[in-house]
Amino acid sequence: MTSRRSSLDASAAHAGGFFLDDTPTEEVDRREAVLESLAGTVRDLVDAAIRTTVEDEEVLRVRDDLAALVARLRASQLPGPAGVRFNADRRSWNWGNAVVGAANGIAPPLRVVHGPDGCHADVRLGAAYEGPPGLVHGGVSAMLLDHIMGETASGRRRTAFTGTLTMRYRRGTPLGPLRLEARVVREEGRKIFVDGSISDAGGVTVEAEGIFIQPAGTPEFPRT
Ligand SMILES: CCCCCCCCCCCC(=O)SCCNC(=O)CCNC(=O)[C@H](O)C(C)(C)COP(=O)(O)OP(=O)(O)OC[C@H]1O[C@@H](n2cnc3c(N)ncnc32)[C@H](O)[C@@H]1OP(=O)(O)O
Repeated sequence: MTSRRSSLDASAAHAGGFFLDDTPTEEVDRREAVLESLAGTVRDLVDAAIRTTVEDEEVLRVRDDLAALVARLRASQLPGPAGVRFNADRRSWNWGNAVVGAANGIAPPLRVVHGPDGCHADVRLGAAYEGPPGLVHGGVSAMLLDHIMGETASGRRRTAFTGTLTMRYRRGTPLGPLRLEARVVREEGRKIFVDGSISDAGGVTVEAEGIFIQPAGTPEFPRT
């Protein structure tokens, strides 16, 4: 069995809350694809567990089979959460992130597209994200908007943390295909003001305004 600890822990040097990691980009890409495929199946499992109607005995047999699979993955583990890492190529990876983490079966995941006027993401939310019947949980909407708005504020050249996030839920957001959008409205020193929205085929369901703060002393890189 291969352990990942040597390349993903021993080589990592802490840098402003992020980890500089000397894993080559090619290896990061390969590992990410493998973890992504596992997370896809985990996501399918979560949906299947919510919606299954098989008999109790079969549910319990599946539970026992899954426990054995979990033990195999636990044979070699990071000591804590996955964190955010980047290498000398400025390839970054945050595989545990709740919204975009490639290895996180809880993440929808959101695929954020950076454009000249902001960011957008198309996502399909299923049964695992339900709040009111057939509708997206309000906290999930806030989480997804928080992330895409934070990435928009960060602009792939700095880190910006959420200071204040204000939500307006205009109508219920149906489970299914959705579009998220975010754009920077203005900047004042280290404060970045961002607007965001979630829409379904019928238009906007949720609007958000956020103030994102670049923490003092954190670096800013040239735009890529
Ligand atoms: C793979 C790569 C991924 C990279 C991309 C990653 C995208 C991630 C997106 C996810 C976003 C998140 O969930 S982030 C996680 C949730 N957020 C957090 O945990 C943040 C917790 N809070 C903090 O760490 C801190 O309070 C900060 C960083 C927000 C601010 O601390 P600070 O830097 O010391 O700020 P400070 O000097 O006091 O203030 C600077 C200016 O900001 C204002 N200010 C300070 N706090 C706030 C506030 N909460 N709301 C509004 N404004 C504020 C001040 O009035 C001041 O304005 P003036 O006097 O200059 O006018």
